[in-house]
Amino acid sequence: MSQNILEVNGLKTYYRTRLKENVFAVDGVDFALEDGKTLGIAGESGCGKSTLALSLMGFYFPPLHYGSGSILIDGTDIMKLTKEQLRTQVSGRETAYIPQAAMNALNPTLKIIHFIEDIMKEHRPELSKKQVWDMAAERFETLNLSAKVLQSYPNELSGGMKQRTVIAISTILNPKVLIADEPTSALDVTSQKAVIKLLKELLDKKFIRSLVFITHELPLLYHVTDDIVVMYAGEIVERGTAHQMIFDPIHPYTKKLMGSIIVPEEGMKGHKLAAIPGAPPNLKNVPAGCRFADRCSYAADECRKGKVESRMEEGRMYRCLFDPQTLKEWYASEPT
Ligand SMILES: Nc1ncnc2c1ncn2[C@@H]1O[C@H](COP(=O)(O)OP(=O)(O)OP(=O)(O)O)[C@@H](O)[C@H]1O
Repeated sequence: MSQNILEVNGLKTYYRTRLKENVFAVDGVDFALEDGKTLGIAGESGCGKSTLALSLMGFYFPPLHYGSGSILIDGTDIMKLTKEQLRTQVSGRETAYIPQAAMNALNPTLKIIHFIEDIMKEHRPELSKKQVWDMAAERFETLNLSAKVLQSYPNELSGGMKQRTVIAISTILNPKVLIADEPTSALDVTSQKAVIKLLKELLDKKFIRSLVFITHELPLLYHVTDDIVVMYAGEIVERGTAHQMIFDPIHPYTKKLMGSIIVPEEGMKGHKLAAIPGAPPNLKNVPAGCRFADRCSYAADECRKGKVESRMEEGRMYRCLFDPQTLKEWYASEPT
């Protein structure tokens, strides 16, 4: 049996606002990622994807707070480590995190090699400047990013090249898990493809072992990840293989998310552009029952009565009171 490289159990994290209100952005999340596999996390804006990504790194700075639950990286619960252990032993080595818009956060006054030197000073202090350069040049060439990039300033690079550079820098220590938050958003289609190709190369060349790819565009994940979880209002509402989630969704929210495709993809003809009416609930005060009920065409009174627990169906997890067969019959009877 393959071992889980990442395992998250009952994770709850929240923001404490200046008005002393709590925003329950990650509210009891469980999932596992097998060694060598890739996982997509999809959902609309505000569903808690970025907070989950940040939480997985184990760093909590106000206003974000840890509530409860465990995060196991290759069997070690990182929530039991000190901040110093997280910084020196986990961050960059075990897990690497590329936040949204990371490419715009590079200090424009520093050459690219400087960012790699900084990482090596912390993690490989025994290496000389020349050794760091050689190592970085070899890595960049292997990834089809010219070594010349190392001598460039961030603003001399195109958006797509900057993003690929950020990914190459973040993975220089060969982390076990790379967590990339919207790594292709704000890029043109050609640059998006180049970023996805780079991520696949990192996996193929074993520079990373597993990938967590976060996006609000569910269909994009079909080309990138083995499995997908869909988040809604701080919870995972469905989990399955990429193929199941995209072509055979169970949860009405996953179904709606597929109907809100922006760019029709090959093999997915027939889906129309349609925003999901309404908005996710306020995470300061989530509804007692199904969090999607107010936007769900199939919601019944019982959906609003109490917490909807997750259920399993042939290895797939979903969080809905209705059984998959009934839901699929309803979907089939809807006009396309
Ligand atoms: N610093 C903060 N303080 C208080 N609430 C926050 C803070 N950052 C995010 N939130 C809230 O936490 C919830 C989850 O936000 P999060 O950014 O994780 O969602 P998301 O799915 O990643 O959306 P997006 O793709 O737009 O970033 C939202 O209700 C958001 O308003």
